[in-house]
Amino acid sequence: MATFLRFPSPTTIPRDGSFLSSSLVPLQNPSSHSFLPSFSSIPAPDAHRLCLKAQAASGAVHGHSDRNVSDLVERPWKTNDARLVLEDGSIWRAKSFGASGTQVGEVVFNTSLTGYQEILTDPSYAGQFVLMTNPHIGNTGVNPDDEESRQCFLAGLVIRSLSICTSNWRCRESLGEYLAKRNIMGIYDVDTRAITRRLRQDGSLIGVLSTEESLTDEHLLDLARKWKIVGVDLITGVSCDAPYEWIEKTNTEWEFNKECSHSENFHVVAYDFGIKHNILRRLAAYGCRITVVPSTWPASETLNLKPDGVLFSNGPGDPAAVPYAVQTVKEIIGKVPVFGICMGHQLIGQALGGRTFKMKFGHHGGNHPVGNHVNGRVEISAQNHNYAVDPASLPAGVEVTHRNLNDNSCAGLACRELNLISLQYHPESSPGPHDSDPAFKEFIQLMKANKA
Ligand SMILES: NC(=O)CC[C@H](N)C(=O)O
Repeated sequence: MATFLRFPSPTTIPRDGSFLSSSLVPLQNPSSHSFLPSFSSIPAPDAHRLCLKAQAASGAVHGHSDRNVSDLVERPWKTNDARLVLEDGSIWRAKSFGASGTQVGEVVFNTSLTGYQEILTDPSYAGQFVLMTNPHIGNTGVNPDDEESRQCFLAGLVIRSLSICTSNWRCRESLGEYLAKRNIMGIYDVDTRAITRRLRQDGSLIGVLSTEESLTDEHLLDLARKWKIVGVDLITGVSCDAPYEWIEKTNTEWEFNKECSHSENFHVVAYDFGIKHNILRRLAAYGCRITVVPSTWPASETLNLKPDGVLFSNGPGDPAAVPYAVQTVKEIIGKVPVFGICMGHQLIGQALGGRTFKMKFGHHGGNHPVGNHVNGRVEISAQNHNYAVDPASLPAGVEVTHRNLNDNSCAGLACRELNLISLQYHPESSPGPHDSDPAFKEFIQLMKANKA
């Protein structure tokens, strides 16, 4: 006779708030069965505060248990001790790793098969929970070389299966230890496919991740529904505080592009809106001397440095929420060659008079096909963005040079007159395929032609 396994499905709280009088909703805290708290008794959260509360795990996780088993003796295996409550009212029970506490963020899914450490340290994920669609994560551990920034800025990590061991010659630490030290929450043993299908159907959703048993489902749902990411400046929280020089280039052992010329020596000012280190390493590999400046660095100061070119980096959040950065871009374009990557591309789009908009669930992964209309080739690219430039809003003279072949959205711009190129995706590819690396060479050529 067949044996049926029961998989946990999410419990759901209706959007209309009818749970206040409903007895259908299972309560989080078994000891408070008789009354659901009313909203009036819940303190209003600060809608723009990213981190509600998260402290490194104390290690004593076994005692936190599934509902209905909290009175049992400690188990030798880990039981569900975390909840992910989405703004659509679904509640996903899971096991925690890394830090514990309560954290709110926007859930996005990433389709990269490898490179979780580069993803964890990509500052563009600030304010977001990254759900990895690849079910098996953690098997290569973490190492000192794959960091893309000084810390993890994302809100948390959601995975299907956490590897029980690590096996890689570069591994120095397990993923769980790494996240705990960096105060980042993670959950595993959750149905990531079901959540991804929900995100694809309904679009990105705000969620709250919590290991705190004392907080009710309704309270967490309320937090999710009140929190906003659109219209919030997230760049300020991730940019550097003061200018600095960057010298490290791609390690010769890892250099994949023999065409890199170290003979040129162009000075590039790189705006740090949340810059990934590999952008800097690739520019250095192409022979650039780089001054990295904070997001608020005045355009006049940049122009005083007489750079050969300016790079506008990737960065988190809504490009329409940072008008000061758009203004800086406006004051620089046309004066020196510029290259924009992701957020930088979106800011350039706005500075040219265009509009950016929020996509349904964005592009996050290492396997997005892009049509390069300049050379007629297809590049498999690394992507991470939720916003895009509306090509119809751009003025004459601005060319859409690249399109995402999954949805035909704008993936690259150029304005020959202004010596400007930009990409919506990640030519630095960390992680990701290296197909788009020649974009750095194109920038070098713009600077070369301009100098000549
Ligand atoms: N990687 C990035 O620069 C992301 C840009 C922007 N924050 C977006 O989500 O679209």
